[in-house]
Amino acid sequence: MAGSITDKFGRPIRDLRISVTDRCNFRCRYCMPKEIFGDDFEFMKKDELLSFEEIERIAKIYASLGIKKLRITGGEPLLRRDLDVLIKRLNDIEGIEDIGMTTNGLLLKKHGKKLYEAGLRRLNISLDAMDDELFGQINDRGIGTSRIIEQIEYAISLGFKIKINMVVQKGLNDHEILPMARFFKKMPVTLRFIEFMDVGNDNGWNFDKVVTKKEILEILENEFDIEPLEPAYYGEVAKVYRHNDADSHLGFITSVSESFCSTCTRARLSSDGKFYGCLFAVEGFDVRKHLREGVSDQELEEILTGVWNRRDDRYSDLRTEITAENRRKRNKINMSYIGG
Ligand SMILES: Nc1nc2c(ncn2[C@@H]2O[C@H](COP(=O)(O)OP(=O)(O)OP(=O)(O)O)[C@@H](O)[C@H]2O)c(=O)[nH]1
Ligand SMILES: C[S@@+](CC[C@H](N)C(=O)[O-])C[C@H]1O[C@@H](n2cnc3c(N)ncnc32)[C@H](O)[C@@H]1O
Ligand code: SF4
Ligand code: SF4
Repeated sequence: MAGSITDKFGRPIRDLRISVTDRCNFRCRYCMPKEIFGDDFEFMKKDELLSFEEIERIAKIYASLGIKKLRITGGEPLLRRDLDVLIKRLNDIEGIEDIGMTTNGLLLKKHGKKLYEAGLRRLNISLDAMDDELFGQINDRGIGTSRIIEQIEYAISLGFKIKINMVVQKGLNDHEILPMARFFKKMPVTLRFIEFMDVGNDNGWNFDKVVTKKEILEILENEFDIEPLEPAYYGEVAKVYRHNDADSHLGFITSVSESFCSTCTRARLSSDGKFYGCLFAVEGFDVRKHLREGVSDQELEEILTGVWNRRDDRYSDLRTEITAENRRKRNKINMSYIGG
């Protein structure tokens, strides 16, 4: 792929996922369980976070190395103050073709318009159930589904392109697959089913809680007339299907049952400025330290190139080979810290 640096397995760098905060207004049990992320949990202090200037500078260098796509995430990105200012700056970078944001959606009515005006066009909104009570339990803040649907409808009215992310867990919300699919079939969105992943160390994951793409597809094919589409771009995360009798789509994110590491083009930047080559990484590379020590753009470019050239992560490919014991011992970063 011309114009892009590659890693140890020849994978080009294409996307940068930028976490802008480690805080969140939800406490989803699979991501930020209250017992760990309680009142005394120490979130990052303001001066630990990358400033907008620092994020912009890193993104510019990455754009020159082949990044075309940016995703803003968190924690909950809508909690970061003046986010529209950052979006505007990122949108102005030469070479950046696409900016998306992954959000729980709760604050879209408050901030969506400013973000759209700043140039954001795509939102991936997380929602795990149609049932108000169940969703309130999953986010552990008692926020019902209807509160999020209102925000989604508002975001659609503003013109955003929207994907809905549903993490499916066996015995918890797998009975919500069909209600979710029925509801979102009527909306101009792609509903994606995400296999529950063993991110972080605190989310109680085990293989038995995973509902695979195959199982979900069987449920859906009983009711819907759908067919698979070719990937929209190299390394697309989701396998997408279209409804033959509606304008909406369905998708699957199959990190557990069909890993997609061989085409993984994603670099990740935590809100305190560490580079990670994988969602399941243990250690990051401290980019902020170099920035704050005053490196030149040329030096920064060399540093970031070297980091990508050395990248050899492919955790999901290896997951089944790693024993449960070793998986437990591996001190992985938290999902809310790196942003998915
Ligand atoms: N294992 C794994 N999971 C990923 C990767 N990228 C995204 N995901 C997961 O896929 C789910 C949806 O991700 P999103 O944040 O919506 O981003 P996306 O699907 O890459 O975004 P677009 O395709 O650009 O719309 C989240 O649970 C992510 O953690 C990846 O590289 N590896
Ligand atoms: C960490 S969140 C950050 C952005 C935002 N707060 C949100 O929830 O969309 C990013 C995505 O990761 C997903 N996620 C979190 N923990 C997960 C897990 N254990 N397995 C699969 N997906 C997970 C969330 O559902 C969400 O779609
Ligand atoms: S999944 Fe998103 S909304 Fe839920 S706790 Fe994690 S960061 Fe917050
Ligand atoms: S497990 Fe790591 S290397 Fe594999 S697709 Fe996910 S982020 Fe990329």
